Amino acid sequence: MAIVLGPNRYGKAETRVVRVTRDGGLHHIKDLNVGVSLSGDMEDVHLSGDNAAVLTTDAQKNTVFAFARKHGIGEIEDFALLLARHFVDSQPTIHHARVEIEEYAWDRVPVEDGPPGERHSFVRGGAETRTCLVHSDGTGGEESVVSGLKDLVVLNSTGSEFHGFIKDAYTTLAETDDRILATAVTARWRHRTVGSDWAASYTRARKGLLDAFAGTHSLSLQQTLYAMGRRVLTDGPELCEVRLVMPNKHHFAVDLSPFGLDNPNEVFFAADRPYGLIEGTVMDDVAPGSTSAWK
Ligand SMILES: O=c1[nH]c(=O)c2[nH]c(=O)[nH]c2[nH]1
Repeated sequence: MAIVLGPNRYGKAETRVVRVTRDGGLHHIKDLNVGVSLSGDMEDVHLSGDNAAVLTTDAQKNTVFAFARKHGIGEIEDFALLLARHFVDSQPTIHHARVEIEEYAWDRVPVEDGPPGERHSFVRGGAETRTCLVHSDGTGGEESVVSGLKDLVVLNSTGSEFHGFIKDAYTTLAETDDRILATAVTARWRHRTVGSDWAASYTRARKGLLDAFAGTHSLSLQQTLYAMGRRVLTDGPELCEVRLVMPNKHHFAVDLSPFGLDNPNEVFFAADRPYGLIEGTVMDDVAPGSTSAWK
């Protein structure tokens, strides 16, 4: 038996970059969390500590800031592709780059007074975060783009049932034909090519998730998950696979009978843990295979 170096990668995690673009007194901001992870000829650094092939994680972080200045930040998928291609194209020892970005939304504070044209106040927008994950073997090489969102918190106050499940010796859950269904959606969708209209695709996918969540009379969160993934794919021909992670944020009707009160599904205890965790993939059955896109 021999012991050998297995798969490895390294990089700078969670570079927080905020880019202000000034259009006179009208400012725009992009607020990102960027993770870079590189792989290539890294045997020597692991086996003997020879760092000759290593592009420092410090330089990777600096590149994120320098590119934000030089190129600006548009759609996060474009910024991720720009960085990923740069690392592979510029360094002969780096063969693969993985760039992951989270984007935090800021809305403008509506201003009623103050000088006209001056707009530089923001309030953190919707709780959800837009995400992307890019893999690149360099310009002209294999590439993949997965876009998505996380922490999209949604609730249906009716239109959800859950019954007909296994009743074993440990089952105590009562069947219900009317419950609250609530979840915090993490969704990621894989693009067929690296050439989608990222902004339009994101808007469509997010709308598809919300429409399907609201429009599905749910017999289980699993059924709702499938409906949501399916909607994203039917509305987004540029996409071929959707992965969803949806915690079941349980809401239990409180027993108010000790207080002489009924509770016709009006007062709930919102439990935070434990929670059911429902995960699933919805894909088109002729999708070009790519498990590496998700790594
Ligand atoms: O939609 C649900 N799916 C489950 O698998 C499950 N299990 C459970 O206890 N409650 C629920 N709800």
